[in-house]
Formats: sequence, C-alpha cells, structure tokens
Amino acid sequence: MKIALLGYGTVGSGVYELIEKNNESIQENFSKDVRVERILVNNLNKYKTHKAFNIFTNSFDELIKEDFDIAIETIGGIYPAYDYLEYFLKKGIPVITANKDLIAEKGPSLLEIAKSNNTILSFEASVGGGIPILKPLQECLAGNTIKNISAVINGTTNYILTKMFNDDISYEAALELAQEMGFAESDPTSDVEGYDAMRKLVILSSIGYKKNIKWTDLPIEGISNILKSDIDYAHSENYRMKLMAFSEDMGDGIYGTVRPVYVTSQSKYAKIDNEYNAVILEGDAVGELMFTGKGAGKFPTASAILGDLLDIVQNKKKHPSYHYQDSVHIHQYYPRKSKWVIRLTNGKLHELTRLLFESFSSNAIKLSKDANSDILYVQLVAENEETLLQQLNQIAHTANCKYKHFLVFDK
Ligand SMILES: NC(=O)C1=CN([C@@H]2O[C@H](COP(=O)(O)OP(=O)(O)OC[C@H]3O[C@@H](n4cnc5c(N)ncnc54)[C@H](OP(=O)(O)O)[C@@H]3O)[C@@H](O)[C@H]2O)C=CC1
Ligand SMILES: N[C@@H](CC=O)C(=O)O
Repeated sequence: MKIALLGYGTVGSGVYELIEKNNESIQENFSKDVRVERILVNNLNKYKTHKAFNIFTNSFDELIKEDFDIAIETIGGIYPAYDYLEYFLKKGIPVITANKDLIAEKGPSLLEIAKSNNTILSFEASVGGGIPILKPLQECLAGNTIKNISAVINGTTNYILTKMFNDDISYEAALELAQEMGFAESDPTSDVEGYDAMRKLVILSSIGYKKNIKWTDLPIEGISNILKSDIDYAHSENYRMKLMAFSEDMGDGIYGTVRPVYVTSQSKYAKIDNEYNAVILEGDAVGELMFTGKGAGKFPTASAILGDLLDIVQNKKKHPSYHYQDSVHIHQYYPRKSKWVIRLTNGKLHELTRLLFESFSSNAIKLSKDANSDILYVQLVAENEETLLQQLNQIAHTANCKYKHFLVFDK
C-alpha cells in the first residue's frame, strides 16, 4: 500500500520511522506491504542528506503525479492542509491526520466529503497524542450517554506548569524547553492561550455528547498570565496548577471551558506531569474512566497514527461519528458550588479584607498575603461562578483593585 506522507517534522518523521520499523510485522500479520512512497515538505534543502531524499518533494502537484492508497497529513494549520485533504478524499483515498486545528474547524465539512466519496477520515492523533481516546469513546463506550469530560490535554502547557512548580524555572524558559522537545505547535500561542486544548475538548465533546459545538463559542483562558506567585501559592496550599479542559452536558445545553485551575495533591490530575495528558470521562453505564499517557511528542503521536493506519490496512473502515447538525446552547459560567482562589492586586489590604468579609461569609474565607509582592490570595466557596463574579466586580470597583479567579477543580 502506497502512502503519501505530508509533512516530515516532529510527527511526520516519527510516522516514517515507525512504518519502517513495523514494515515486516505488518507484512507478516496482514499480508500487506505498507510503505511511504513520497513525502511532501516545505523546505527541501533540510532533507538533502536524508537516506530517502529521492522521495521528498516540496511540490504538491509533483507529489500527486503518483497514485496512493492512503494519505497521512502532518503539516498542521488550516490551509493548505484542507485543500490537500479535500483532494485525496474526493479521489476516494483514506486520509489520516493529527491536525486538531483542522478537525475542530473543518471536521464536519471534511467528513461530509469523505462520506460522499465512500472513504474515511481518521484523526485519533488529534486528541491526547498517544492516548487511544476517540476510538474507545466512539466504539467501546457506544452504549453510554456521556455526562461529562475533563482533561489535561495540552502537553506543552502541562510541561511548562510542571517545570515552574518542580524546578522553579521561569515561564519563558519552560516554554523554550517544550519547544525544543517538539511538544509545542509551530506557533505556541495556540498552546499557551488554551486554543489547542479547547480544539481537542470540542472534538471530544462533539463526539461524546453527539452535539455540534464550535470551539470559539466556549470560554478559553490560557496560562500566559500565570505569575510566579500563583505557583508559590500552589506550593503553600499543597495544590498543583493545571490547564484544565472540561465540559458537561447540562441537559439544556453544554458548559465547557479551558482554564488554569488549582487541584489538590489528592486529585487524579495532581500527578499528571510534563507532557503527559489525562482524560476522565463519565458515562451513565460505565461510570468514571481515566485515560492517561504521553499527549505530545514524536513517537507517542506517531503511535496513534499507526493505529489508524492499521485499521485502514485491515479494512476496518469505521467512520468517526462527529456530529455537526443542531447547534447547541452554551452555558458561559461554571454552574456548580465550588472552592475558588482569588488573586487580588493593587488594593488597600484593610479595605479589601473588610469588603471580602462583608460579601462572603467569614468562615468560608482564607486570606494569604504573597511574601514578595502586594498580592493577596483569597480562598472562598461560592454557589456558582456567575454570582462570584458579580460580588468580585463590586469589590474590585469599590476597592479599585484587579482580580483573577481560579477554580479549585475537585476531580
Ligand atoms: N508535535 C506534537 O507533539 C503533536 C503534533 N500534532 C499535530 O501534528 C501536526 C504536525 O505537528 P509537528 O510535526 O509538531 O509540526 P512540525 O512543525 O514539526 O512539522 C511540520 C512539517 O510540515 C511541513 N510543512 C509545513 N507547512 C507545509 C506546506 N505548506 N507544504 C508542505 N509541507 C509543509 C514542514 O516542512 P519543513 O520540514 O520543510 O519545514 C514540516 O516537515 C500538527 O497538526 C500538530 O498540531 C498532534 C499531536 C502531537
Ligand atoms: N502542541 C500540542 C501537541 C499535541 O497535540 C501539545 O502540546 O499538546
């Protein structure tokens, strides 16, 4: 079977090497000779010394002079990836992609094209790197109504937060390390601002709840505004900070968000460190399930792509059941009673304390002053996020201060 491999970066090179490594066992197990026939890249000069340089090209028109049985896309971004996928699907050629930006944005239209051309589009690697999650969700858990999904689902930000917490290194230095390790997107804005995690959450949620959810409709907050004092506060309370993606089917709509949260040291997420991801799903029949593993990097991601490839090799042509009709109501605020940590800056300490005790019941409040700045951390319990924000806005207005609120996530 002849493969067109689009892209030869972190993921594409991993796919190539894993196919080479498994070629014989695939031949033995499935009687198919699977090989990469041609590779599309941007800058051909980078590959001059590669042993298979003769199969590299930087021209899509040149690439498609060959006939292929499968296309694997690891270029990233929306265009030209969309046009290339559309080309293959319209020719009835199955496509595998790791591109969550493209699936979250254009998945419905690409799946329509795949269906009407009697072929398939697979994207296991687009969520959770090496963790098998989309296939279990669609196949093994098909007898469940999915009630909620939570996840640490961006390797780059989890790596940064882990390094800041464990090794006391700066946000900038930790981001640089994540880039060197190949975890970050070519533009890491989508990692650190939470867009990547949100796209993955929306892919999971659209499949899980069988609803059409647009990733741009849900509230997103990344980690670029996290301060050293927020991490110091985590140490002082025996908390960890995580960029959490979570959603819930509320019956009358969906609540979903990506935001930095604190978790306690007993949380299931507390030990999910570095580039590891974890997804917890709750189904009405099965209860809670946790999936964990490496969520980014060369071979973990290539492993997920090989899984999709071997399904196609075995003719297990299952179409991902991605839902894209019936738009859904979105709840904007965290709906449950919960503990929150509030970071307050620029206020007069005495006045702030008085206002806080006036607004929130005193026995639920815990105040701590940061040792190195005028920042005050307040821990309190609120009935829901909307009422919390009303009270905090009032305090910020009266005390002329700024605040940032963090959920203490309880899974
Ligand atoms: N890195 C990771 O851990 C994971 C990444 N993904 C996804 O996998 C995809 C690839 O990521 P990654 O491998 O990290 O990215 P890289 O930036 O490492 O690699 C991208 C590759 O695509 C090639 N390329 C880019 N644009 C074009 C173009 N217009 N035409 C032809 N070739 C092009 C580049 O060519 P050249 O080499 O010449 O520059 C490079 O070989 C993305 O969608 C990403 O979101 C998914 C899960 C994990
Ligand atoms: N940039 C992504 C790569 C995998 O999806 C991440 O850090 O998780």
